[in-house]
Amino acid sequence: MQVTVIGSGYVGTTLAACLADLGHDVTNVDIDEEIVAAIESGVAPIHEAGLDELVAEHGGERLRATTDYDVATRANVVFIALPTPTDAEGRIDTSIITAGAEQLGAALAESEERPLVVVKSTVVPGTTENELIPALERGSGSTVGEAFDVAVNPEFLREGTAVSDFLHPDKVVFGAQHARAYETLNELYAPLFERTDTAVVRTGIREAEMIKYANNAFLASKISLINELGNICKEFGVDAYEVADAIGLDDRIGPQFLRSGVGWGGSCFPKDVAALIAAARDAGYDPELLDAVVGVNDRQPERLLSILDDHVDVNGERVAVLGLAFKSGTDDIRSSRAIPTIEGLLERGATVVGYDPVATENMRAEFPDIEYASSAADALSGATAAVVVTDWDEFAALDEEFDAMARPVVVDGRRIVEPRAGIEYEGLTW
Ligand SMILES: NC(=O)C1=CN([C@@H]2O[C@H](COP(=O)(O)OP(=O)(O)OC[C@H]3O[C@@H](n4cnc5c(N)ncnc54)[C@H](O)[C@@H]3O)[C@@H](O)[C@H]2O)C=CC1
Ligand SMILES: O=C(O)[C@H]1O[C@H](OP(=O)(O)OP(=O)(O)OC[C@H]2O[C@@H](n3ccc(=O)[nH]c3=O)[C@H](O)[C@@H]2O)[C@H](O)[C@@H](O)[C@@H]1O
Repeated sequence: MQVTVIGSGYVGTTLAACLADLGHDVTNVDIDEEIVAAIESGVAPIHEAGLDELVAEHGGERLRATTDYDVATRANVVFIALPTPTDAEGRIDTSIITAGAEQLGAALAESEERPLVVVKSTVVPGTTENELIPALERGSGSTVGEAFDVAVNPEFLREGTAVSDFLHPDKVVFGAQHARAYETLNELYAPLFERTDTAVVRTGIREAEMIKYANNAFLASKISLINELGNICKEFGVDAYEVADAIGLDDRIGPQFLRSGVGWGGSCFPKDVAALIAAARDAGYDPELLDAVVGVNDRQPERLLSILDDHVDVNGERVAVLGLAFKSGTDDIRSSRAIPTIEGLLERGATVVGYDPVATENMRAEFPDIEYASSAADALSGATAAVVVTDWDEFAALDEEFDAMARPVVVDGRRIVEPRAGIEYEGLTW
C-alpha cells in the first residue's frame, strides 16, 4: 500500500521504517529538513535498536521522506504521528496536531482516492471527533466519509525497543466508525499478522483514544505503587526487589514494571498522566489516585538525594551522575529523572559530572554548564559520590572504576550497580 506518515520522530520514523519493512511504500513528512535528509540518505535520525538497519535498507527506496504534505495525495493510508505535548496546566496541547491535520486536509483536497487518515498520536478522548476531523474538513473543504475516512490506531511501543515492540505487539487497537476503515487497517497490518500472533481490538474512536491513556496510566501507577511499597520496605529494612519478585509471581500482578527506584520519566508517562488528570478534572471528575501516582513519582529523586545526604555533605564536592537518559536504550532525556537529580545536586552546591553512553549531547542542551565525562570511569574518577539514575547494562559491570573515587559513596536509584567490598553502597528502596 502507499502510506504517508506525518511527523518523523520516535514514533513516526519507527512506524514508517517498519511499514516499509513489511513491504509498503512509505513516505515520512517532517518540517525538520535534517530528519528528511537523513532518512532519504538511509540514516536513522534517532537512536533506536534495529532502526539503523531498517532505514539503511529501505531509506531512499521503499522509505522516503519529504517536507511536502502534497505527497499524501498519493496515499491509501496517512498516519498522523505529530507531537501532543501538555500545556503549563498539564492539559493536552493540540495546536501542532490540529495545524498538521488542517494542512493535511488541504493536501487531501487533491486526492484521487479516499484515503484513510489514521491518528497515531496520543490524544484525549474526543479530540479526533471534536478537533481533528473538523481540522481535516476545514483544510479539505470536504467532509469525513466523502474525501477521506478517519481511524485511531494508538501506539504502545517503548523507546529503546521501539522496532521490536512495533513488529511484535501484544495488541493492536483499531478505533473507527465504519467497516471500511477496519478493513483498510487490516490490509495494512496483514504482513505483520502473518508473522506474529497479535490480538486485534476493534473498537470505537473514543474508546481507542482512552485505551492508550488507560494503558499508560496503569503502567505509571504500577511503578508508583511499587515505589511507594519500596519506600515503605526501606523503612523496615526489607529489600523491595525480593518483595517484587514474589508478588510478581501472582498472575494477577505479573512480573513486569515492578522495578522500584528513582521513578518514571520519558516523553509519555509524565505528559499522558498529566493530560488524563486535566481532562478528567475538566470533565468534572477528581482523579485522586492519579494525583497520588504523580506525587509519589515526583518525590523519588529527592528521596535518592536525601539518602546521599545521609552519607556525605556534597557541598563543594564532585558528584557523578551515572545515566542521563530517561531509561536505558535511548538518547531521549525528556522528563528524565536525571533532571531533578542534577537540579537537587546543584542546589546542594555539588560540582556535577554527568555520564551517559548516548544521551550526553541532549542533556548538554538542558544543562550546558555542568561537566560531561566520556566514560563512567572518567565520571567516577575523583568523585566523592555517585548517583545512578539510568539502568544502562554497562553500570552493572563497573568494578575497579570505583577505586578511583575520592570517596566511594554510591547511591543506586535503579538497582543496577553490583555492591562490592570497598564501596559505600546504598539503594533507594533496598
Ligand atoms: N515516543 C514514544 O515512545 C511514543 C509516543 N507516542 C505518541 O506519538 C506522538 C508522537 O510522539 P514522538 O514520536 O515521541 O514525537 P517526536 O517529538 O519524537 O516527533 C515528532 C516529529 O514531528 C515533527 N513535526 C512537528 N510539527 C510538524 C508539522 N507541523 N508537520 C510535520 N512534522 C512536524 C517534528 O519535527 C518531529 O520530528 C505523540 O502523541 C506521543 O504521545 C505514542 C507511543 C509511544
Ligand atoms: O506512550 C508512550 O510513549 C510509551 O510509554 C511507555 O514507554 P517508554 O516511556 O518509552 O518506556 P518504559 O519502558 O515504559 O519506561 C518509562 C519509565 O518508567 C521507568 N520504569 C519502567 C519500568 C519499571 O519497572 N520501573 C521504572 O521505573 C523507566 O525507567 C522509564 O523512566 C510505555 O511503556 C509504552 O507502552 C508507551 O507506548
